[in-house]
Amino acid sequence: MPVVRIGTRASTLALTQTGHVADDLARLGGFDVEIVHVRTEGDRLKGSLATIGGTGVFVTALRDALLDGRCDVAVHSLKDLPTAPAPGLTVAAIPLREDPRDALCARDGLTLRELPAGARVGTGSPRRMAQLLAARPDLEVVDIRGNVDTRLGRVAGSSHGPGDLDAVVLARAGLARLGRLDAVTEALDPEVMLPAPGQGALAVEVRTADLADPTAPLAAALAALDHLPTRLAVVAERALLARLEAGCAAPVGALASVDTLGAEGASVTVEAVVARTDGTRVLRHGVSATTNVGWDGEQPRVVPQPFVDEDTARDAGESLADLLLEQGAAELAPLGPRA
Ligand SMILES: NCc1[nH]cc(CCC(=O)O)c1CC(=O)O
Repeated sequence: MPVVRIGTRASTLALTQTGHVADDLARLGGFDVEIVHVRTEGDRLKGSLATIGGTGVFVTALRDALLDGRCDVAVHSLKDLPTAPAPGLTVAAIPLREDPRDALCARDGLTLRELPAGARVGTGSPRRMAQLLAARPDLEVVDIRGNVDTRLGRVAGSSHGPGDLDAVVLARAGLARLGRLDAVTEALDPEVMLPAPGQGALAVEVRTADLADPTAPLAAALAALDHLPTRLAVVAERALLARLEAGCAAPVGALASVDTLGAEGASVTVEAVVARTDGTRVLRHGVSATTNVGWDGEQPRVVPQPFVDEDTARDAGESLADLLLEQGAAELAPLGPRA
């Protein structure tokens, strides 16, 4: 087996998460891996695009590198991956996801409840802004940009920056991968703040042609790295996002989980929120779908596999999106093809 080349952006977070996937693949597949740096549009432009995920700026250059053979594997943050499929490429593994919650990083160990009235909280995400203001209408949300260190440096008391803010909100998963959980003063309960669809999960993408032989070392290693409950949860969250046709500026949060019910089957639960960016209106609902349950006791029961499949997960996400649209989600947020 020749060396497997893994493409990555040059940011510290990208390098860290790619390094973990590279180690896992090498161990599972018994081949050597090489890290290849790929420069993306999102790294070149230091402005708003770099903060708001979902536009594909981080992803396109890595996909080009896969398609023209500069690398064999690309590792993406799943929440930055557009929902449209890429011709010729396949997300062959979605590893076990990190804690998907958002994290408050505040001065003096403060929690969201403890922040003083009028406190200044930094985030560039309309989703985070809307939910922060829904919970605490008195806060002043400040638009911030830049990488994780730059943002943490804005918190008062930090040794790394001007400290003009009382707190910032970041994905807990990114901080965990960077070894910066020390900065977290509260992991925000999804009841208060639903994360972005796919937050905390990674997508490992390869050329579809390289999966033709499932027994080949790379294909087998990818299959072993894939974590089915994570994949199904992410399928549900992204199906919701695709159905809403939510643009990158839309305040949409979603979190799904898959629970096995033992011999009775399994269920997928999806919670989602669509909000007005100023937090004055919040539409929030959940759905659950189960498989292999509802036995009436009459017929002999067949339980082929106690698991939700991708179609069940996708249907759950789409029906939740339809429910939110019926209840007027499009009046709160920029949704639909023009958004
Ligand atoms: N939009 C930027 C982005 N894309 C992925 C992560 C890291 C967390 C993850 O893997 O979901 C972050 C940083 C953040 O939102 O704080």
